[in-house]
Amino acid sequence: MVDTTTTRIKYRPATELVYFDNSDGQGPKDSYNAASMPIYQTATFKQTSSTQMGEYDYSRSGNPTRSHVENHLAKIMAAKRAFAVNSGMTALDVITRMVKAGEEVIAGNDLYGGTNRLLSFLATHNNVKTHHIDTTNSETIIPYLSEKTRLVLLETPTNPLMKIADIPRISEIVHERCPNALVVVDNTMMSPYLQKPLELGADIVYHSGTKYLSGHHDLMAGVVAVKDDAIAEKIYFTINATGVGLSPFDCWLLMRGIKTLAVRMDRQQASAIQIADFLQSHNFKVHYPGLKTHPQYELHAKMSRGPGAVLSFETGNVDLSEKLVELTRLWGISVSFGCVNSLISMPCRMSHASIPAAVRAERAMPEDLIRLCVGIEDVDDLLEDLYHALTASGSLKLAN
Ligand SMILES: Cc1ncc(COP(=O)(O)O)c(C=O)c1O
Ligand SMILES: N[C@@H](CCSC[C@H](N)C(=O)O)C(=O)O
Repeated sequence: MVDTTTTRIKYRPATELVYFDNSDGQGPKDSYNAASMPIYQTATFKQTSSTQMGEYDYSRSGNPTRSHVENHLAKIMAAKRAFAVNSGMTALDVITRMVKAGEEVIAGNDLYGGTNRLLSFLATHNNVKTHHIDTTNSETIIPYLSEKTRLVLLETPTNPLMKIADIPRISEIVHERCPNALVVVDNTMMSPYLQKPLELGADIVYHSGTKYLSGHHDLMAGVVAVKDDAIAEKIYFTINATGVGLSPFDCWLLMRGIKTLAVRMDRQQASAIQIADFLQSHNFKVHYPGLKTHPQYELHAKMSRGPGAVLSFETGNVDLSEKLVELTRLWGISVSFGCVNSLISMPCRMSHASIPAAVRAERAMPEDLIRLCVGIEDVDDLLEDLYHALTASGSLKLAN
């Protein structure tokens, strides 16, 4: 396959993730031609004079290991530029610093608890109001758009109810009515392997690199990717000014994780599909865009290459859910997702506990919800362990 816009050969997604060299002239070159970009563990760089500096002067401002992973991220995210920062929340923080007091944000009403917390903080401390709306219906956004709107923030699929937003349609509506507003997509659930929001109309994409990109729960990282130079300059300014760029060692770990993203995600997703089918066959209410019964199955399939490896389900009873979670052995009780190990959690008590209970109730977030993040273990072991916990907790009887 040849990309006619550049001379670079465009490979298929799994190849793009693992293939990188500097033969196209992009990015820093290691002088020894190391097969893996070394960790440039240095804070500062020598200059030949006070007025002449090389490509780098200080690692807060730039570092070859960071440039290497950022160039690779830009390629796999279909971005003009990408930036590696020290967590997913930092990525969002850097983006929201473009919003001035008095301007507004529009975001979903089902979204990661930490995102909700940061947006609430902006409202209290910076006079930046967020309207939380149902992003599953694109037209819902129209009455909230105004000359004050600066960011429209979408999670799709959402964490934890796996709801889908129509990125192309919402981007079209926003760009038509509010030329100053930017559509921002949190693509953490999907990873760039499954979905590329910049190709679908979004202006900015961010990720918690702590999840699928790194894949092993051994680092915290965040990524911001953009397709416009002026926005890239603003993002870079904030990262340098506040000193939140990812450290060289973490950049190296992130790069190492990205190389195996396709194989991990293919395996995790295939198992997640089986597990979602299993739970649905036992009459649980399952939230997963890989099920044909998901109300936005087709929309999600149009925008992405797959449903991913996170799903949630309801038992109908909080105490039962609690028992079930504790009775699993192979599924670790942890927040986070995207790791090679399978995890189980109760979002209302864990990842989304920072959203006040009254707000969770208002947004119809089921307190008994269990979230499963499927890893790379043998799916039969995962199913057996789940079956054991379902039976021992009495949940299976209830659902049947
Ligand atoms: C969807 C989503 N976005 C962003 C974040 C924030 O990422 P991090 O924990 O790397 O700050 C998380 C989880 O923490 C998340 O689930
Ligand atoms: N105590 C943490 C919880 C992190 S949740 C991590 C992840 N996004 C998930 O959805 O599991 C906090 O309050 O931020």
